[in-house]
Amino acid sequence: MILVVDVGNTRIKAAVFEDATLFEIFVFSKIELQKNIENILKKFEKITDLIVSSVGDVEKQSFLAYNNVLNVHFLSHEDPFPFLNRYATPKTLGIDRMVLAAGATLQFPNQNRLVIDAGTCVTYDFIDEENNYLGGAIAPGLRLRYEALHNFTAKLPLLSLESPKDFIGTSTSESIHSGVVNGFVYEIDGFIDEYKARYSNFIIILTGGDTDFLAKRLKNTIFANSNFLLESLNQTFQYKIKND
Ligand SMILES: Nc1ncnc2c1ncn2[C@@H]1O[C@H](COP(=O)(O)OP(=O)(O)O)[C@@H](O)[C@H]1O
Ligand SMILES: CC(C)(COP(=O)(O)O)[C@@H](O)C(=O)NCCC(=O)O
Ligand SMILES: [K+]
Repeated sequence: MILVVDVGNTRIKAAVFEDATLFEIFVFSKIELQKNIENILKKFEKITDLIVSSVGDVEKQSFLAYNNVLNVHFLSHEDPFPFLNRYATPKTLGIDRMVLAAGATLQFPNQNRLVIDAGTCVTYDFIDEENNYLGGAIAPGLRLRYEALHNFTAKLPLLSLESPKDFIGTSTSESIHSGVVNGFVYEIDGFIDEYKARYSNFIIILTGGDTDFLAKRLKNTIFANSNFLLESLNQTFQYKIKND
């Protein structure tokens, strides 16, 4: 049994797997890390390995503290991945994006794949049918857009996510909701259309904290799975065991 942990820039997500079976998911903040890991280890005594993918600012030591009871693995660019990395700066590619690309490559063989992860940032990752990882895009995520409007202006309030009534915002609040939510949805659909114009035969996977909110608003057909990164972490680790 293994525990996989995804440290993002907003939250930490963790999941317990045995082979391909997912037992439970846990979502918590950085300050709750220790308490959560300890509870998970108590609940699942068969866990032998802890696999960490981190793009956040959690100290490695927070995980290495469990080295005496578990095998602790930090996924890195040096690990084996099932695609050819064509990124011009492979060492600066986010490890979360590499794990997503690995999951897409393994789960959806012989086709073009676009992974959209709507988290703190929205990231786009494209792997072609010959398993070349080409790259994608990074843009501010949904919550970040609300925060940026508030933090970098004098007059705009900080609002929480809400569905806009119309694309014409008739008040400050409605204008912000329209700009953030409609803008985000148009942007994602716009990107998908660009990929579709250039490639055929491909699958689109949507994941990240805003998956459910976005899935029903996009005009394009996508495969929505908010657990895709956790599942991909499990698959990346299984792949590493076989190919190291
Ligand atoms: N309870 C929550 N706390 C924070 N963000 C949330 C929550 N529920 C949904 N979200 C949405 O999830 C996004 C962050 O996604 P997440 O996948 O957790 O990010 P990351 O992987 O970068 O830590 C935000 O844009 C926010 O709108
Ligand atoms: C783009 C990211 C900040 C996304 O982080 P997230 O939204 O998942 O918290 C992360 O993948 C990262 O730090 N990437 C490094 C730059 C790159 O991928 O090229
Ligand atoms: K992301």
